[in-house]
Amino acid sequence: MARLIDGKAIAAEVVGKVKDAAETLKAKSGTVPGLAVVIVGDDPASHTYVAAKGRRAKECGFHSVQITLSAETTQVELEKVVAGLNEDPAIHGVLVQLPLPKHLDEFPVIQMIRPEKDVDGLSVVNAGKLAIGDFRTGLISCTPAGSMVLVRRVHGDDLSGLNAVVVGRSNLFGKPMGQLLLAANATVTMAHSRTADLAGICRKADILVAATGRAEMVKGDWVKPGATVIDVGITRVPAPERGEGKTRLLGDVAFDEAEKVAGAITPVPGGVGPMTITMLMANTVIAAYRASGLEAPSF
Ligand SMILES: NC(=O)C1=CN([C@@H]2O[C@H](COP(=O)(O)OP(=O)(O)OC[C@H]3O[C@@H](n4cnc5c(N)ncnc54)[C@H](OP(=O)(O)O)[C@@H]3O)[C@@H](O)[C@H]2O)C=CC1
Ligand SMILES: Nc1nc(=O)c2c([nH]1)NC[C@@H]1CN(c3ccc(C(=O)N[C@@H](CCC(=O)O)C(=O)O)cc3)C=[N+]21
Repeated sequence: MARLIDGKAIAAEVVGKVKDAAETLKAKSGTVPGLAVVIVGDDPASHTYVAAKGRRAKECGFHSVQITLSAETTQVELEKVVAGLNEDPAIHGVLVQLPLPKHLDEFPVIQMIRPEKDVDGLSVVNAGKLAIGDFRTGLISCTPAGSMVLVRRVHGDDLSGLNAVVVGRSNLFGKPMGQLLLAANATVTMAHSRTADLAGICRKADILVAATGRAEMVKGDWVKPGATVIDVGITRVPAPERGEGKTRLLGDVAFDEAEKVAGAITPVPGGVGPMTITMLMANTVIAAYRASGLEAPSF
């Protein structure tokens, strides 16, 4: 049976380090890291995530601001809010919760966040810095950064000689994850919906990362014996067995089959998810160190 990679426990460890780093920063320069999360509309799942981010930020000793805008907010109004946060010296990290309501255009909003405050790592500047390996001044997208922390717990920092396969090529996850694995010396294959013989490609992976949003798509016989499996997907499905109206989360990996073959595997929930919020806190403290002219710790 595969070893379970306990994302919740590892996230708690990293949160402890972030908290320490925030205290050190305050002692050295008087700066308290500030995180602003902007949420537009009333999608209940998004509100749950944003509330969790706010709780974690407070736990880390941050100054935490949540800006809730109505579903009818216009593009101009939203951009004004982001512009204000860009100018606010108490705010070191700005995150606009995605997806935005359909009438709003995501791209210009994300791109106008100052790269130094772009704790989601989604601006072209930060994506470019990752691509050229500038880890000193860039900020890295939270979910891939968190997934790499989990990979390093299994394999250490150097992935030389290992084959990594990433299924999914989004800007939010797949592309930056591929870059991080490559920077750690893995041999990386990017797979997606147009890939031929996906099962055969997955079977070659020493590190298999699934991020498609297709529940339980990766079957047990797609997994190489002993491989490390990182399951990023989150699909909420009805769970009437838990009571009326209840739901549960499914990953992109058929867990029960895969855990019999893999060497190490992340569960859903309790795997990558908790790491995402944690790396958001890590990015915020990193941004606050840099804003104070100090060298930032790494996590
Ligand atoms: N745990 C966490 O913290 C987070 C979890 N997520 C979850 O991760 C999943 C992926 O998110 P995200 O990257 O934003 O999603 P996107 O929908 O942006 O991208 C999905 C990717 O998967 C590929 N894909 C879709 N279907 C298949 C298929 N049948 N075979 C092979 N590839 C396929 C798509 O290929 P193509 O490009 O060809 O269309 C695309 O590249 C979602 O479930 C999301 O909820 C996301 C962020 C954070
Ligand atoms: N600008 C932006 N940045 C994001 O990083 C971003 C976003 N928008 N929009 C939505 C997605 C999704 N996302 C998750 C964060 C935490 C969990 C998480 O904590 N999951 C828990 C379970 C949570 C539950 O039970 O619902 C777990 O997997 O154990 C999941 C998903 C961040 N996202």
